[in-house]
Amino acid sequence: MRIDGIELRVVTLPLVSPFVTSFGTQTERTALLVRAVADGVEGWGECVALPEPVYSSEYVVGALDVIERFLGPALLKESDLTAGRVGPVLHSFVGHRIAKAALEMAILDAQLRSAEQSFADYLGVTKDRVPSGVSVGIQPSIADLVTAVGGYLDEGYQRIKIKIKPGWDIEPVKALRAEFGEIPLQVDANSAYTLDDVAIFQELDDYGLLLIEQPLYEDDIRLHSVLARMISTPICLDESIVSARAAADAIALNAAQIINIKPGRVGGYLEAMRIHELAYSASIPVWCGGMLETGIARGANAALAALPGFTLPGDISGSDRFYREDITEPFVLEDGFIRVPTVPGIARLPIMDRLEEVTVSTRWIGS
Ligand SMILES: CSCC[C@@H](NC(=O)CCC(=O)O)C(=O)O
Ligand SMILES: [Mg+2]
Repeated sequence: MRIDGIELRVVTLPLVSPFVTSFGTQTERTALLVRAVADGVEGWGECVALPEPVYSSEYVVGALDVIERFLGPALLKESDLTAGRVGPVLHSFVGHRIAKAALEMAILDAQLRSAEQSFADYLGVTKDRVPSGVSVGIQPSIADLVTAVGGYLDEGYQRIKIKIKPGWDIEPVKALRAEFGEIPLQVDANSAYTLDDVAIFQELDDYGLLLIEQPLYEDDIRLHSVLARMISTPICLDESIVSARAAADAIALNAAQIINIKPGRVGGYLEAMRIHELAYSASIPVWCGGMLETGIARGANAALAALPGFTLPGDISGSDRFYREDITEPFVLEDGFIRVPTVPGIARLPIMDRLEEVTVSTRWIGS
């Protein structure tokens, strides 16, 4: 395909409630959407970078800049572009995986729409729904946490993940176990701890957690393998797994017994598929992480999570977990599951009136 042009649109949606993690508080989701027009067909991609470089080094305005000045023009020069070519064409630009992933998703969406093929069919998955987990932020009090988790369990979520940080770890887990018993429960530290905190992780070993997500810093892959020998709870890496190479290193070092796959973080859905294959052949369970995606990318994550190695519920919750009104038809939790889309394309198309309501800026690059 030849790209006629790329639209870069920044949107801001209010969150239904503040989302508090070890690295900050979010009350709204500002995201960059990519619309590529290729051979007359529109394809949509969602850039999952946060507005600030606090989850990873990427951030919305940085992604906008690198796409507008470098990545977009490189793709516009290509006369026979496919989603599989996006990575190689952009390889000379170092890093910026989240920005690259958004572009690859838009090209893959256009490609699949042209072929009238669903992403599920492209993946070869047969499941029509995937189990849904939910991520719960740090709450003002233990009582608030118990109330929030009780509400999500009542909605049918099959797995609870809570954010932790020093000073908010043992007590919350202890309270949830006391209140709800042996529910599927995991924690996510977002790199808030060091090996000096090993006693906390050893105490968490007593609570039968499914996993502890990214306890140490993103480039602490070797130290995670040291920690893995000191605790019994499986370590799941998120921020550290930026590519299939990083996944291979983490698996070889036994730094990760479980992997959280986020297509945006690793450079796109094609790299996410490669990590799935690699983990599956190494018998490492994976699950699909979330970046507060709008409905544009939420269904793509559901399809990805239908692959056989995704054996743990992902952070693929209903749209209403974060948004009162999504920019697409919402994804709805049904008996604890999210449906896998079967329509052509990888993205769910935005509702244009709603999209305009939440648009902060838009710019066009290309002819
Ligand atoms: C704004 S925090 C985004 C990263 C975080 N994501 C979640 O906790 C899941 C959010 C979601 O359900 O989309 C993680 O580190 O796993
Ligand atoms: Mg995480």
